[in-house]
Amino acid sequence: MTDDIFDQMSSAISGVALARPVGRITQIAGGIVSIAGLSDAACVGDEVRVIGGTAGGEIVRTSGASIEALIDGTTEGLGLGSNVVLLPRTKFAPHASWIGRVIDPHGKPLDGRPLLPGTRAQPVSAAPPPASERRELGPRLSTGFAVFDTILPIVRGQRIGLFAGSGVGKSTLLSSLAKKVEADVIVIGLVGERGRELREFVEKSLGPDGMARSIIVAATSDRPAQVRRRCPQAATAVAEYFRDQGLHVLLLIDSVTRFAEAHREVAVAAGETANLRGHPASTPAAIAGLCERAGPGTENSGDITAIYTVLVAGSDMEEPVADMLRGVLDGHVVLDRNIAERGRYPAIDVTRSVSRSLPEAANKAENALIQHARRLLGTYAQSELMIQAGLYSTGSDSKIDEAIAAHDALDAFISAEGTHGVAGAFHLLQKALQT
Ligand SMILES: Nc1ncnc2c1ncn2[C@@H]1O[C@H](COP(=O)(O)OP(=O)(O)OP(=O)(O)O)[C@@H](O)[C@H]1O
Repeated sequence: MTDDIFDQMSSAISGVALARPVGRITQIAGGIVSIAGLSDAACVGDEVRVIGGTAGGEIVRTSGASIEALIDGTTEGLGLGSNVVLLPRTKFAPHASWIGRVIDPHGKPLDGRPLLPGTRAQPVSAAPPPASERRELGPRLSTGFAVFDTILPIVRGQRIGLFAGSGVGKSTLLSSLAKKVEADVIVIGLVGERGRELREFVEKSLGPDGMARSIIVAATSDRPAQVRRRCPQAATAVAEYFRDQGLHVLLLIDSVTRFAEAHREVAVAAGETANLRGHPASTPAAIAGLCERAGPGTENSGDITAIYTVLVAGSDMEEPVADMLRGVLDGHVVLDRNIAERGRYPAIDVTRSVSRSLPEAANKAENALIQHARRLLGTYAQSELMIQAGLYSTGSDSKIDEAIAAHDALDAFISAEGTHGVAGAFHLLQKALQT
């Protein structure tokens, strides 16, 4: 955190390569070009650029004397024999001065202002801390949302999924969490958003207050698949940098679905087949590898608390990416379109959401309140159609009567926001249950 600007400058200058290997294009097939003459120097994941043109690409396969690169954009204008230069490996070195900035997955600024890298390169695809050395999940965090402070607690080092269809309030909820959750630094990875959406998120949803403690790593939808795939990995590397400084980082990734789609594009170009419910066989490992890097740190480091969003069409939780992700996380929160349509935000369907930090994260009395609230919400949800259709007559079932009586108060409780803290939120829940 204390690098001198001169250290940063000399480190940046020392990374400049004076000589670069050059190869020649030998084949062009779809978006893939084969290049001869670079196989001794190049590794999978390295980048190349066509000399005299604008096309670049990432090496996705090496075979014998040839390497194959997935080209960014179009191969139009490329020909056999064109010279291709192997670019020096990008040094991705996060730094405290990146806070408040919007960067791309290679650590380059996207907000039009100069940005210096730090002095310590961070691997973009790092291994997670050894499981045996990791601490346990930490204490409950104050989130600014009554429902997350009680029924669906988020604890330090927890990794949760936010499952939502399009337009049900995911971005709004993420930006509120970025502004309100107790954390030292917020790192937000935005994959595949449109340029306009990125700007709106930074300027309107997050605003200057949210940006003051955030770093946004973004790869908009027009960026090549390999850059979009790198985006959440780079955001995680930034979070790891701050975790290793002993800080508590909140990492928000929007969305794992777009990460999985970008991974599929790259993997299929590299020769895999997408035969695992529409995804290549490497997708579950890619998702698990990404999410495992967040979580509690080791003895001398901080923690990464992470929220990953997943796009689910028609609230289909069996959809492949949702299914793969649920298995590796410590909880999931479902946003429901019907709830959003009746105007209750955040549109969390508590009955289908789970925080695996319970029951440890709450005491006995608090767990009893949570179970009571869940029972009432569950009973109401099961009978909702009947109640709405006017087919239920009061007095027929005391449990349904109780659920109907508490419904409006619980609904208001779920949308309550504020600075009540965890104790205050439980007090609100108790009041809602006494209605
Ligand atoms: N807390 C809120 N209070 C009031 N309205 C809200 C709230 N959250 C979301 N909305 C409404 O829902 C709309 C969509 O919200 P948002 O952009 O957050 O959804 P999204 O799921 O991120 O959408 P997309 O999938 O298109 O990115 C907003 O324009 C707003 O009208």
